[in-house]
This record gives sequence, structure tokens and C-alpha cells, in this order.
Amino acid sequence: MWQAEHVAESLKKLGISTDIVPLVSKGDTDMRPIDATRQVGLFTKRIQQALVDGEADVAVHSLKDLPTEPDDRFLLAAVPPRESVLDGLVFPDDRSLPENTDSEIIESPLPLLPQGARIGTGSTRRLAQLMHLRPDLQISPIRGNVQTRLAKLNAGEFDAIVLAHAGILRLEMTKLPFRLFPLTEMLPAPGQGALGIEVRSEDAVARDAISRLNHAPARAATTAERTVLSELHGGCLAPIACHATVQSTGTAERTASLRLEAVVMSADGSQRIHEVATSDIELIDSDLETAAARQLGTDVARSMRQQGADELIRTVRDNHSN
Ligand SMILES: NCc1[nH]cc(CCC(=O)O)c1CC(=O)O
Repeated sequence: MWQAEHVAESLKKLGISTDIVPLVSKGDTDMRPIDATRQVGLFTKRIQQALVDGEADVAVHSLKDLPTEPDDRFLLAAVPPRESVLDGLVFPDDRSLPENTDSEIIESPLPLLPQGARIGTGSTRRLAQLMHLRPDLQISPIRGNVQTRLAKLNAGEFDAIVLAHAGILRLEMTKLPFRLFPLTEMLPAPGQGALGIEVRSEDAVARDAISRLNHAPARAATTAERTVLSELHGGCLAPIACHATVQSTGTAERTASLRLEAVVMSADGSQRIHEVATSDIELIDSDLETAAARQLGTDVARSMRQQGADELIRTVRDNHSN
């Protein structure tokens, strides 16, 4: 709802009025562990169906929930400016945390966790990255909306849970005992912190309106990230994390540098493949920009494959079918 309202606000500033169509997705109602649901698009299918049925003209998704397989019926008309891409640990309400000494530097929250601390997360990506650094941690799945998760945390089921910073900010829960992970410890899911706004492919009116919300750097970065995911055929359950950023190079008006960092891990985090690459992109022509971002993602995926990424991804899939 926050995301839909945020997009409605942005459109209003452009003089475009909207009606919000509230929907409930399977991701909201199906409380089985996320890997047991064995479906992609748990959070997005219901919203896409509303486009197909003409119930809505614009679909607002969390980009990280949107499957990478292209679907001809829809067009990703905009990726607006991105929010925080970071993940963090939320501690129980009664936990007093030391003061942050330097707000510019994100210190590791891991020293705040005692040996064998119980952590709640259903994400293989988060589990593998945590276990890689702290094999002593006891990590178990948690599902439900943020309120449900916090209730379980505060009931004493966990010492901390992992949540996306973007979600915390959107729900205005910044007062929670919360500590961010630095990117060196925890890379985000492809598309994390970004919205993806879809329209029906043939709806030129909606496309033209929504494309005004597109932010070229956010689109380029998330395109590179999503390409890694699709090239590795990881789906949303694979322990694949990546993060891309766009930096203006200052040489020419619209020339920028796209940097992409990615990791693939084994299910238990004991093995880790890491890759970083950069390429120049033109932020002026969206087709050129998309092509360059895809190329960078493809190159990074290929290089990780040569280092054995497929093997690691397979270990996770085999675990899940047991
Ligand atoms: N799968 C649930 C989901 N989808 C997007 C976000 C957070 C917001 C975002 O990354 O855009 C979350 C919750 C979480 O990961 O803690």
C-alpha cells in the first residue's frame, strides 16, 4: 500500500490523478516457509492479474519480488529512484544497543550477536551470507508481514531477525532497535530497495505517463543485477546477491560508469564466489543503456559460472527437493 501510494503521489505531482486498487497477494497470505511454496511471483502475480483483467492499469511491485523471466503481456515502464539497498538486523524491543559512534560509517552488527544467537530469516541469500561470517549462528525461517515477524521476535523466538532497510523506512519503523549491515558483509537481492512499475504492453497511455517516473541510473543498476539472476537461472531462492551502482564519470554530459558486484554462495555459506566488474554506459539513450547493463550482468554471470557458480546453486536446489 505504501508503494502504491508513493507512486500515486509522484504521479499527482505530474498532474496525473489515480485511484488505488488494494489487493492481497499469496505472498501475504501463504504462511508456509517461502521455499515450500515452490512458486515464483508469489507477491506479484495477483497484481499482474489485475492488469490482465482491466481491474487496474498500473502494477506497483517491489522490484526484487518481480520474476526476471520476460512476460510479453507486461512492460516494465519505470524503475523510480532507488531507496536504501541495505539489509539490517532488528533486535527485540527491550534490547538496548550501544550508541552509533560515527553515523557515516556502518559498523558490523555481528559483534552484537552472542555465540549461537538465534536469527530469523527465510532468505537463503541472507542465511548463506550470515553463515559465511558466523557459522555459529542458529538461523531458522520466519514468515508473515513485518508486524507478525516483530511479534515473534518480541515473544522471544529469536535474538534478532533480518529485514530490508527499505521496508523499515517505508513502514516508518526507524525507532526499532535496528542495525544495518555494511555491503561488505551483506549484499542485497537483485532489485532490492527499488520499485518496478508495470503496465499492459499495448497500453501506450499508461506507458507514457509511467515512464516519466523512470530514473535512468536506478534502471541501469537494477537491470545489471537482474541479468545476473536470470543468466544464472537462480530464481528467487538461490543464494545470489548483487549490487550495482552508477557513478557519473564527469567526462561527458551523460556518460557514467556502472559497477556491478555479485556473490554466489553454497547453501551453508561455506563456499563463496565473488565478482566485481565495471563498464561505461550512456544514460541518454535507454536502449543503449539497457544493452550495456545487460552485457555487464551477462559478463559477471559468465565469469562466476567459470568459477563454479552452477555447482553452488545446484546444492541449494537439491536441498530444497528433499
Ligand atoms: N519479499 C518481501 C519483500 N519484498 C521487498 C521487501 C523490502 C523492500 C524492498 O527491498 O524493496 C521485502 C521484505 C524484506 O525483504 O525484508
